[in-house]
Order: sequence, then structure tokens, then C-alpha cells
Amino acid sequence: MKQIEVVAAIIYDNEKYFATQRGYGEFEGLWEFPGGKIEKGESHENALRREIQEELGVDISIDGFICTTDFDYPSFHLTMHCYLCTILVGELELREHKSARWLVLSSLDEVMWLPADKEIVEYLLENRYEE
Ligand SMILES: Nc1nc2c([nH]c(=O)n2[C@H]2C[C@H](O)[C@@H](COP(=O)(O)OP(=O)(O)OP(=O)(O)O)O2)c(=O)[nH]1
Repeated sequence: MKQIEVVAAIIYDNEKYFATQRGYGEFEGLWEFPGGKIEKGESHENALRREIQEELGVDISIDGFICTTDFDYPSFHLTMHCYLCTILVGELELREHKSARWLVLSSLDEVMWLPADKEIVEYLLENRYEE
């Protein structure tokens, strides 16, 4: 089966997490943590900084590793590495997503997450990442 390796940013500020709604493709309308595919030879950190700059127009600080999750979609296997991040420079701008929300822990379940993200959301709820 096709394998996809992705990095995702759990962007945190003032007890809220940044969730984005996909604007195109087979998962359009579902919510995710911004990020994307790692290019050949790229480190996780560089891939994440590149993707967040491309998608949201901000520079991030990567403050810690959260977890890696694996999920079998019907047409590919996803491995996703998640990092806790904060915004260093810039104003958030939705260049690819149709919408975004800052969610407190207790409202993380108010949006319809991509199937692979449900495990991440549960992980955040159990571990309560705070600055
Ligand atoms: N960025 C991101 N992708 C996720 C999450 N959860 C999840 O299942 N995915 C899946 C959706 C996509 O199939 C893949 C991420 O790839 P991507 O964001 O580069 O999406 P894409 O295929 O539309 O990108 P592209 O080839 O058009 O550049 O991982 C998540 O929380 N964040």
C-alpha cells in the first residue's frame, strides 16, 4: 500500500490549539492540524517550518515532540509526526485552508477531525499540554 509520511503542527497559544479546515481534495471540509508531507531528505523540523510558512505565512518555533500516529486510510497508510509549536513571527493567513479555529481543550471535539486525528485529539486531552 502507498505510504505517506507527514508532519503536523499543534500550534498552541494561551490555552488554545489551532485547528484548520481543509479547503480542497478528498478530505475537503474536515479539520486537521496544519502541516504536510515530508520531502525526500528533509528533516521533520524543516518540513514543518516549510509547510507552515507555505500554508499560514508564519514562522514557528518547534517546542517539543508530541507523538507519532499511524492510520490506514483505504488507499494509503499514513504516518504522522506531531509537534507542539508556537508562532514566532507573522500574522496567520489562510492560504490553503477554508477556515480555522482556536480551540480550548474542552472544545476540541466541536469540529469534525480527519479520521487519523482523533487519536491525536485524545492524546492532547489525556496529556493536557500547557505552556
Ligand atoms: N497536514 C495534515 N495532514 C493530515 C492530517 N491528518 C491526516 O489524516 N492527514 C492526511 C491528509 C493528507 O492525505 C496527508 C497530508 O498531506 P498534505 O497536507 O500535503 O495534503 P495534500 O496531499 O493535499 O498535499 P499536496 O500533495 O497537494 O501538496 O495527510 C493532519 O492533521 N494534518
